[in-house]
Amino acid sequence: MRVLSVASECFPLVKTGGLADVVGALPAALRAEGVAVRTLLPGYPGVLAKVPGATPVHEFDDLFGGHARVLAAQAAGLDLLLLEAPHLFDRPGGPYNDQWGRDWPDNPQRFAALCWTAAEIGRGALADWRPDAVHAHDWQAGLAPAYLHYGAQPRPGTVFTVHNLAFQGWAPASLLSGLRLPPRAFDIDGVEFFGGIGALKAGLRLSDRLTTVSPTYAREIATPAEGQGLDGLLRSRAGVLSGILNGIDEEDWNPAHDPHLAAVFDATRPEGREANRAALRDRIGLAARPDGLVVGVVTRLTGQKGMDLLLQALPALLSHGMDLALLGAGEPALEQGFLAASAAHPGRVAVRIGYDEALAHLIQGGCDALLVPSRFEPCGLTQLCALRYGALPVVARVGGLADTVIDANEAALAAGVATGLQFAPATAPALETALARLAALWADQASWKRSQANAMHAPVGWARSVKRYVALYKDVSAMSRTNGVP
Ligand SMILES: Nc1ncnc2c1ncn2[C@@H]1O[C@H](COP(=O)(O)OP(=O)(O)O[C@H]2O[C@H](CO)[C@@H](O)[C@H](O)[C@H]2O)[C@@H](O)[C@H]1O
Repeated sequence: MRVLSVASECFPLVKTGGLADVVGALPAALRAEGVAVRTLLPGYPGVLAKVPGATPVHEFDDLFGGHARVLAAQAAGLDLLLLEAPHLFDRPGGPYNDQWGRDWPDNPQRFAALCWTAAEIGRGALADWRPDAVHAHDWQAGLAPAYLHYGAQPRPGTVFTVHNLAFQGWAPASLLSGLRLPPRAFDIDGVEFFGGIGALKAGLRLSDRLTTVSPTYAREIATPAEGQGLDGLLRSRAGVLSGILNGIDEEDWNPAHDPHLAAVFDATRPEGREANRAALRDRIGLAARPDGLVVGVVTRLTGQKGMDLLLQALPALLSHGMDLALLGAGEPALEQGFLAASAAHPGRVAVRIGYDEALAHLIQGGCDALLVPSRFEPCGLTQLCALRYGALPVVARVGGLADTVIDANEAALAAGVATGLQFAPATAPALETALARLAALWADQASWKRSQANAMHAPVGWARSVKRYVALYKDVSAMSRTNGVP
């Protein structure tokens, strides 16, 4: 089985969030099941610099306004195809925006070019490799199934995964022919979305199978409250939509040999966490308080992640004698809010603005509880890392957070199965109540230690999910061989 995975980011080459982690980790898990994945990414300068010696395997004279090549390379255990298109990708800034955070105005063309390339490869553009299935991730890859649907048949099967329904890749209708979409595509059963072109909508409407990254999120997005205008479409496609939980890379995230920790540990030797807590306090600027509980946060600072709720609940957190260690970057108002809180509570609230992989590991290994108060969360990866590292996750009961953390309620404690705390709704008062419950659990060290041990044994890898992807690939590749179109 050969699969072309198409995405705008992939760890460790380029990452702005959890999409990269999943796109980067899934191929290795699939390899063990006999699936050969090639990952098609934009050739951003930072990516090309990390893979010297890539070989050209395909060329376009004119790909949305300029010459382009597909380069093949192996790096970080991944079999890569990189779209080198200098007119679209050779520029400073991030994958989606310039140095000042403004979206690139030609993002529709940039990611359409990625999708067009995926469709060409899907139809056999490479001399020696043709995929049985194309797996497209998020809106940036959403037009790949559309180009395959409207183009020459036969075609490979298509799977589309939504990592976040909030990012929709909308473009004005005037771009239709410029994006090489046929007039008939501008239809409610095609790419049309609120009078324009919806790349996410296209992926959801025109792929053979749809997945999202947890069963609860799959149900939530089929409701008007959480469907972001796409719930009707998702309900109509309920028969082909499934929720498959993400995993984490259990090698990268292994407290038994994590080079970023001050002391390694595992479920049989959790004492190593003490040294990590002390190292974390020292590194991030919390006062040395051997008995104080440290609450950790590693996140993008956005409304999705409920970080404004944490700012509101901060007095309650401090009143329970807890300290906060936060690593994040994102919306300027939230960054400033946390920096102000840190200045107001030196030694109790420590804030690092920025992206820091090493510190993220130390927070997971050194904090006692990891807070994830998201308003919505398709899956969430940081709570999975926290479970593995024995930091009890305190999570809003939404999406994948609901599916991966067992709340320490009376029944779960009595049964000895709790792994963290859940709260609902995602509001500041409910978060304050959760923090009070956290303080009570901390005071009951026997229950705490039991829950921590459960957390460290909880399944967080890809084993439970990878077989479901394999089954989907088999379904869609059989479909493409027999009738060509869905
Ligand atoms: N400042 C920082 N420094 C270092 N590391 C940082 C960091 N901020 C975030 N990270 C890391 O980035 C990743 C974030 O992944 P998440 O799944 O938690 O959220 P995200 O919303 O980006 O992903 C979306 O896609 C993923 C993948 O499907 C879904 O799990 C999720 O619900 C969905 O919103 C984690 O690996 C985390 O450690």
